[in-house]
Amino acid sequence: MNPESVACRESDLAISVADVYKAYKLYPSHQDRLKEALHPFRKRYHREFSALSGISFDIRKGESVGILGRNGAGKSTLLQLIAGVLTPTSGTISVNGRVAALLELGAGFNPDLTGRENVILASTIQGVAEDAIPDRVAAIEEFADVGVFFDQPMKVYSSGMYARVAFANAINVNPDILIVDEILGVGDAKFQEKCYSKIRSLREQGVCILFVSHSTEVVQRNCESAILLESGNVVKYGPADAVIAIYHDLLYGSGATLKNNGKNSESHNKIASASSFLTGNLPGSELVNFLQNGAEPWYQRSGLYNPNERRFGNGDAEIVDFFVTADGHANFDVLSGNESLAIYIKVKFNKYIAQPEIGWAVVSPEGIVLSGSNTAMTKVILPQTVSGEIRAYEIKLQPTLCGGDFFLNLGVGERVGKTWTFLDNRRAIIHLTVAHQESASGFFNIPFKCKPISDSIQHE
Ligand SMILES: Nc1ncnc2c1ncn2[C@@H]1O[C@H](COP(=O)(O)OP(=O)(O)OP(=O)(O)O)[C@@H](O)[C@H]1O
Repeated sequence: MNPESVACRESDLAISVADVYKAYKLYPSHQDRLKEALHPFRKRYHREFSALSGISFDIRKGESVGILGRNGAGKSTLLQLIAGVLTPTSGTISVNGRVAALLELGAGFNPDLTGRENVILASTIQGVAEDAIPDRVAAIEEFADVGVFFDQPMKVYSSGMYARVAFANAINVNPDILIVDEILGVGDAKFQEKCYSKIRSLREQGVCILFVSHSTEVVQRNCESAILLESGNVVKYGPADAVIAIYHDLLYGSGATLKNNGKNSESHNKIASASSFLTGNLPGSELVNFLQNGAEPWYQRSGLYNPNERRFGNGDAEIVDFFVTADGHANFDVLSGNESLAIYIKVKFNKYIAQPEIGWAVVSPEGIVLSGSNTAMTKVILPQTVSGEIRAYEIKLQPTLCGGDFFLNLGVGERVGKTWTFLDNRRAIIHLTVAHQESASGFFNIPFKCKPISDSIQHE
């Protein structure tokens, strides 16, 4: 039970997790696993790794809870324990009601059997009466909507098709508790929408929903509360919004966080102070300083730099520095969303590049690319470069962003014939915070007008 909600009776609980530890055995090699199994004096070759370190919480009947956490935090382990697929090393888990679990791909179905055969088998195992099976199979076939593949062995399914049959099968047991581990992410957008709308209707019927997602937006939309796991511990269990804010802090470092989606008064004060600072303060000299700046990267002084950026590329060129202006001003922290952005980047080339290309993308905190392009896509030809030189480029963007957090990817690539290579790709290198807007929600603020175009057309 979300500890910030009111206390409730034991009979109101769907799931109770009490002081649960889960340790995995880690072997240096496969041979060591065998040696341990065969050793006459049971010599220990493994070390223990604690995936969950004594966690406790209660989940109310009908509560919908998102499980958040970085890779390896223990989310899947927790769901598998609750679903009864794994047993805890110590501690207890009580589950009150019929559980349907959609765990990782591959679990549950026999790949050599067709979708239909697997569903019939699952119905038999789940104790569905024989005369009810045909209707159930028909309902699952209709929801899964995989066409002729329903009668093909599941080993030929794409991961999306697999997810369709798995989800349709899980929701058809009329669960009291539905556990979903990330699996919906593999379906196409329309199917995801169908699943989430089903999840919403199950929520309305009082089904307890527990699901793992790396998308905080999905958690925000579908869950009233959330649990944040980190290194096998519960960092926070509370209202989804509050937990998401802490999760963002964990992902992007404190200070780079949502600041309550820019909704709090502190953010509004920042816009006011930023804009008053900006008026009449042109970046020209700062841009010159940036371009002439020596060894120390300018961006490290910038509050926009995300130290948790992900970087890859073959190293033949390196994005060594960046500088951002909003409506021509260099010093800003919270944007209003409509500013013209200019991103200046310095690229050091480590070899001759005949056809360099520069690209960018605006991405959500969940990593969804909201928009992106590059010089090749826009038929801009950049001059060739020689080894050892540093060049500067300007990228101008005119986004209309809604309130929230956004990240920018920057990349430099090379095209040789039809082959394209990443020389340096810096994902989520820049963090932009946009103030909450009353007039729109989502990612982009699309201009909208509505007006009456008639008086009453009909009146009963
Ligand atoms: N069978 C296993 N044997 C050994 N270690 C394991 C096993 N399964 C999981 N782990 C480890 O336990 C930790 C928690 O794993 P888990 O899969 O629960 O994390 P997660 O939060 O679901 O991660 P992700 O978001 O990457 O799916 C990880 O460090 C993982 O390497």
